[in-house]
Amino acid sequence: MIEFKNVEKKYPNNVKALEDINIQIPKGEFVAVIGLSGAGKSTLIRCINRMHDITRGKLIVDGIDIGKLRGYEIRKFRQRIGMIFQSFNLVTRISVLKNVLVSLVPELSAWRKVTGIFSREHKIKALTALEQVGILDKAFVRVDQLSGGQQQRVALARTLAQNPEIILADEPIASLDPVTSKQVMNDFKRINEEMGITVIMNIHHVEIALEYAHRILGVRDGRIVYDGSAKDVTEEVLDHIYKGREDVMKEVEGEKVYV
Ligand SMILES: Nc1ncnc2c1ncn2[C@@H]1O[C@H](COP(=O)(O)OP(=O)(O)OP(=O)(O)O)[C@@H](O)[C@H]1O
Repeated sequence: MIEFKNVEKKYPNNVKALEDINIQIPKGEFVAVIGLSGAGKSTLIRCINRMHDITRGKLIVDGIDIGKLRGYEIRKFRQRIGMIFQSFNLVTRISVLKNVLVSLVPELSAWRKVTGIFSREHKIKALTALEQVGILDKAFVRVDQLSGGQQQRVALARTLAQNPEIILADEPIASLDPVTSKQVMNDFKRINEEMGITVIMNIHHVEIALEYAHRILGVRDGRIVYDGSAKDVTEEVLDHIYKGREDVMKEVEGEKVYV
């Protein structure tokens, strides 16, 4: 369970990115965070793994007040939370398998990284994760030879290999075409349903968010203006989240995308 209690995030330049956030996210939910550019979506997600520190309130994850964690405790806590980015964050000049292995053992000594000597247990874990996202056949291919969608699946496998309880995804499909986007979203759905991993995702594609997520958080000017089931999201709700900013709406292949 993730709990935000009166959470505020003010950046050092005095921009208040989050204000009075009060939400609870039970284990196993698939949550999509939607809203205009600059609304505070990334900040909201990144506070959960302490990439950003909140400036007021409390953020409690499985009973732990994460604001109180220090140094090593933060690193240990982060191992339970996977993070997926728009830009994949892979090492493109090495193989798919090695990308997963290296992140699996971040404390690995330099010589092991260079020589590629990994334990049998780690190799099995890495290969299993690649199988879970359907790219086991690419294990020995260099990452720069893969499509964007395949690279995002490698990033997902890398996260899965760490056995996370929560996956935070910051615009994971923003640089993918519509067909590949759906494949990646299907991976997230399967991971959420079959492994019970909580997924919290920032996403600009409203229709995709409504199709895949159980719950929608609509953020506007740092506040939650909608919190409810995806199936209850109406045109009025979307207007409330995006109102006055139709100028930032684009239609891409019949789908509304807010940019
Ligand atoms: N490191 C930072 N320092 C100062 N201000 C920041 C920082 N990061 C974000 N902000 C500001 O905080 C507000 C919320 O930004 P955030 O990135 O969370 O929004 P977002 O909804 O994720 O936007 P986008 O969809 O464009 O990624 C914006 O006004 C932004 O300019």
